[in-house]
Amino acid sequence: MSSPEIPFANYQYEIYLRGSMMNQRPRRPLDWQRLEEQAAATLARGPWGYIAGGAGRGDTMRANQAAFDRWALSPRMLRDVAQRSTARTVLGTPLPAPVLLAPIGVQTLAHPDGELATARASARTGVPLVTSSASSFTFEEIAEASGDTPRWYQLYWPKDRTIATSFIRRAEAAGYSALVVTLDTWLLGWRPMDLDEGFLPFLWGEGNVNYLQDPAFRALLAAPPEEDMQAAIGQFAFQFSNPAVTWEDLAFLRETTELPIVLKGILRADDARLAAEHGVDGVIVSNHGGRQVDGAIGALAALPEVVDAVGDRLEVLFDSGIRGGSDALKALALGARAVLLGRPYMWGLATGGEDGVVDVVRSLLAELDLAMALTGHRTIDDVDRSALVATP
Ligand SMILES: Cc1cc2nc3c(=O)[nH]c(=O)nc-3n(C[C@H](O)[C@H](O)[C@H](O)COP(=O)(O)O)c2cc1C
Ligand SMILES: O=C(O)C(=O)c1ccccc1
Repeated sequence: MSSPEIPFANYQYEIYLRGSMMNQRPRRPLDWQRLEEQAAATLARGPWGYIAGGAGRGDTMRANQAAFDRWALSPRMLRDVAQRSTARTVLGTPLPAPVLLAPIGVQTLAHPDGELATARASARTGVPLVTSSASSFTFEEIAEASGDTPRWYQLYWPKDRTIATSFIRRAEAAGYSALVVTLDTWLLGWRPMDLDEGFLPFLWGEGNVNYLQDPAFRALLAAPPEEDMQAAIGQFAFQFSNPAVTWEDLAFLRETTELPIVLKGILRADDARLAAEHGVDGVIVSNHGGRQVDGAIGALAALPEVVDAVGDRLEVLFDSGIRGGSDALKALALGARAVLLGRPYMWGLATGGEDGVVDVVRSLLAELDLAMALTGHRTIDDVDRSALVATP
């Protein structure tokens, strides 16, 4: 088990103590709504719209929030919660809490230190990050910065299999311990905020570094990127995604790596069963934070049926809409093995770099510990659907 620099239980008392004894207030709002407002004020229009924005009219983003409102926690009393633990093993990796940082590309949009800051925050908190294929630093550099904390790698499956294999080998060599394959973003969703700004951050400059120095990618180019950048970028844009992939192609990944494989973007029981039949180790119930299909089901609304269909065969993780400890607890109560935090840590990054991400992560873990305790649970494994009631 990685040991976090800072224990998160009693975090709130540390904050009160510092405030009352030393007159030191937190440097940034701990309320995520206000943190988001501060990030909005910090970031330029293009990056803000890209990170905050959703697809279409934003219906799916709203559905993600509404899905949490349909469940309420139903606290139990007098259950001795003096000794507690939020620890849980996820895909064979012991973690301080069932929480990871969701793969988010091109993080230099939020802060110049980008993924390196996030990775250092991961090292300090023991909460793993999932490094995106479209990272603004190479996944080797990010691995290095994340220290001893476990880390996972997210693959945007390229067209050319030699590049896919090269990425997977690089991830294995850099110590990534699971392969997350994103299924919902072969094509970018219709994102009006980005379209209004003409903002596509990952073509020139950001998000392509993993390609430009990859030996398998370079072998496909007539001239190296240093000599013909335009052609290299064209090839990157062509290679980046492969919308023709089907379930049959998963055999290639299964044969290519021993790492646990997690499919990200599952929203239905039948797809979850197909995932199980194709020998993957986990799925992430997710609608990509409402950035892909507007009008799609709120992610939490899809979680119970996926857990019922495959929960005994593989690990079901969850993201899209987690905005605090109670949200995490609700998803865990519905059977998620772990949850991934998305946009909120980008608000920490935008407003405070590495420290900002640490603050957001510590807050989430502290709030989760409290929500667990105050609803009458000593461990995450004690939490099940009996912790919830449907709201009228
Ligand atoms: C700015 C941004 C970039 C993202 N980039 C990736 C990515 O590179 N790969 C990926 O699988 N998901 C990506 N996602 C989706 C997240 O992993 C996650 O599914 C989503 O943020 C969850 O929704 P939430 O942030 O509203 O909780 C991105 C999300 C955002 C906001
Ligand atoms: O913007 C996104 O949601 C995303 O997943 C992505 C896609 C391509 C490059 C970087 C991030």
